Amino acid sequence: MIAKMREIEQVIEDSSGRALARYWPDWLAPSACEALWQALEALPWQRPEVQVFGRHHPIPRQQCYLGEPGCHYRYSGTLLEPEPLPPEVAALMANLNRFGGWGFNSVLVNRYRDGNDKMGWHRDNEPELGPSPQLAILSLGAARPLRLGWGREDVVAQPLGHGSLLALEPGVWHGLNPSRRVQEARVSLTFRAVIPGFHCRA
Ligand SMILES: O=C(O)CCC(=O)C(=O)O
Ligand SMILES: [Fe+2]
Repeated sequence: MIAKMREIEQVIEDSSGRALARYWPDWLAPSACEALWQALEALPWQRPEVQVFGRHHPIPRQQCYLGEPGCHYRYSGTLLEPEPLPPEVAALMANLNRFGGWGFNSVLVNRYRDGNDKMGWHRDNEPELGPSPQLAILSLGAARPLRLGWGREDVVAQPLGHGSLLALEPGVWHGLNPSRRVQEARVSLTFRAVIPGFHCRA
């Protein structure tokens, strides 16, 4: 049953037919989603400050960076030291790597408390991700549309449902707009393959 659900793959394309991402709507079984949600509740959630137009603001969501030792990640001017991977997340990462042939060793977990929380338009192209960054997003909770595009002019909004998996094409732009109607939380686990020791020794 689960294996069959996982096979359903959709390619998300922009209007010119260029691939943006691959999407599996029901990648993780509901019982596994529930167990993962419970495990993530205990994370030390943070709202670090970032500088926007010269002023410091806490990020408009909560986050926690998890990973193997030495997989530090620099993002918006802050060096994130990985928290140890809880067993549930380590097992999920191993399953993902088997499933997609990826080399994920870290994950930025984002928690959007309600529809006011958001993420700006960006692409994950930090040097510690290498020349062709791999990124896959596992979504839990409220379904929110992720906006995807190779530029601002041609943007596709892909709803990311509970238990879904989205593998981004390397270098694609994306962001999550606020949606006032959403009252429930959404958690996204954005798996990354960081070059170990790029910023700090293991
Ligand atoms: O929450 C999402 O789906 C996107 C998160 C994201 O883009 C990131 O963590 O880099
Ligand atoms: Fe991202």
